[in-house]
Amino acid sequence: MEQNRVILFDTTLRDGEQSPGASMNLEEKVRIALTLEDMGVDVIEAGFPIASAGDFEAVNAVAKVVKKSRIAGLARAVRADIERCAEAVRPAELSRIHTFISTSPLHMKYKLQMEPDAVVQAIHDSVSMARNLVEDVEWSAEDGSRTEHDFLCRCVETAIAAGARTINIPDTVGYAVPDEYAALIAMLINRVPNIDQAILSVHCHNDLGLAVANSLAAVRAGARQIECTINGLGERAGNAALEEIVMALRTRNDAMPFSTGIRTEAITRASKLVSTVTGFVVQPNKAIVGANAFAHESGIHQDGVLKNAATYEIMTPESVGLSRSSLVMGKHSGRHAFRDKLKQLGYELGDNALNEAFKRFKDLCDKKKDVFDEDIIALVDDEARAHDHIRFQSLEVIAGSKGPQKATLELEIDGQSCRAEEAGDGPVDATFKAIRALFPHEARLQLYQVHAVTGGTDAQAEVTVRLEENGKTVIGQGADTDTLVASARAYVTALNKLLTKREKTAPAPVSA
Ligand SMILES: CC(=O)SCCNC(=O)CCNC(=O)[C@H](O)C(C)(C)COP(=O)(O)OP(=O)(O)OC[C@H]1O[C@@H](n2cnc3c(N)ncnc32)[C@H](O)[C@@H]1OP(=O)(O)O
Ligand SMILES: CC(C)C(=O)C(=O)O
Ligand SMILES: [Mg+2]
Repeated sequence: MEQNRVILFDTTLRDGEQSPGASMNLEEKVRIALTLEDMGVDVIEAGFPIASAGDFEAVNAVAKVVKKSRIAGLARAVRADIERCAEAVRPAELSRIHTFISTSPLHMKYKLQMEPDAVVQAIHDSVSMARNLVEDVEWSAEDGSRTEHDFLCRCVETAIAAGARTINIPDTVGYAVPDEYAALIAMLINRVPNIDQAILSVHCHNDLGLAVANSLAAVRAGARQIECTINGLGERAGNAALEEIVMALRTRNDAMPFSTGIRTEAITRASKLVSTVTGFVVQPNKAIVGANAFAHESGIHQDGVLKNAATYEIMTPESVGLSRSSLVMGKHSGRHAFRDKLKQLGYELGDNALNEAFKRFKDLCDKKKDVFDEDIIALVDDEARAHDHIRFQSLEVIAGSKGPQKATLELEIDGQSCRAEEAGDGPVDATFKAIRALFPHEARLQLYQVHAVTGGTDAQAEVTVRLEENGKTVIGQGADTDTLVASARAYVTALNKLLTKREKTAPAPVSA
């Protein structure tokens, strides 16, 4: 393998599954493994076969179907674990036993209750045993980052001498900081005499939010395998996130000239699959795969992105498998983005109409947390259809079970503001009576329909009103977060259309 190629070892199915609540069934594990293979992951750690019959079967099933990635299983320095693991990975075209034991003073003394010499012996025995069963053996020094250096060198040398071809130095509890961790890797490269016979690997946990930084620092110091998980899933605060490592290496190849075999366009799909299967929702502001990672809401940013996406995007959304960056329309958006959004939605408004629509859009944003495309369509449709004869100004309604329901409505009719208060059989009836009081007409209400455009209690209501006069029908629609305001707007729009129709069909004046 070329010198600067970094091996990606994904442990979503093993360490990822150790996240409380993230258990996956066999079928789900196979689906994820196939996705990882398709993505170009070099090694898939499929589980810990001794842990349960289900874990064994899942590793075994993954080993049967995955062809291109190497399939690893985890085993303690225990004969039964190693034999079970060998059996589980046997069907794989490329297999690996990953055996481990703790090497830090704390873990040896309290957890294993073993003397250091006994640990060294266990390393020799377990790696030798594994090598008798499979060609490819990885050995991990659990809690390696808190291990005394001389002892760690001795353990690593023993594991390599026994046949391990990958030596993993985990930061099991996410305690390391980048410079120190890089120095640890450099120390091993400088001091372990047979280190050239193995690939150094890192496995970082995210307890201090440093898992990715530590992994990258270790690679710069000479490590050539990174263990990681999709979405950073894993024990406690998780493991280093695969997508962050891969995209950091790709995006900052100038500073970190290393390559991986990952097809980055498959990242989003893999992230979604893992999230769906585990029920672990990805936080919106998560790097690379969060819903907001390529979304822009601020007007200044949106303007920049529209002019040249590189102004605010250091990688393209397409490079991680997203079709395009999204300009999220909200209260911080500006006219450039609003015009662009309307264009995408099929609306080309003149400057005046755009300014009016933009003002109403901003008002809507003040009232509503999420503004969806449907909200904007409803708003612009309403705006485009509004004519000048009658304009809605304000509405106050008294509603509820006690009655009588009343509406106080203000309209501008041919430039004149006027006001009416009417009672009715319900607030909608009262509102429509007020319109009729201000602008008397004979048109009959044929249809009144309310439709919630978007989900949630802050949804835009879109109201449709159909009026009929002398056999002619017109339809008006109005949208607002307040259903009654939307109703008044819809009625007014229909009336305006009716007036336009009347004008068009009126007999032409007889010229003198
Ligand atoms: C850092 C990591 O992620 S390590 C992997 C952690 N993952 C898991 O533990 C998930 C799967 N684990 C399991 O299903 C169970 O713990 C099993 C099947 C492995 C073992 O179960 P049990 O036999 O009931 O033991 P239990 O889990 O209670 O305790 C672990 C034992 O293994 C020993 N042990 C721990 N690590 C190792 C090791 N690498 N090599 C040898 N022995 C070890 C412990 O000292 C303890 O031994 P003891 O019983 O003599 O005190
Ligand atoms: C088993 C090892 C590699 C591990 O998961 C850790 O040390 O975090
Ligand atoms: Mg771990």
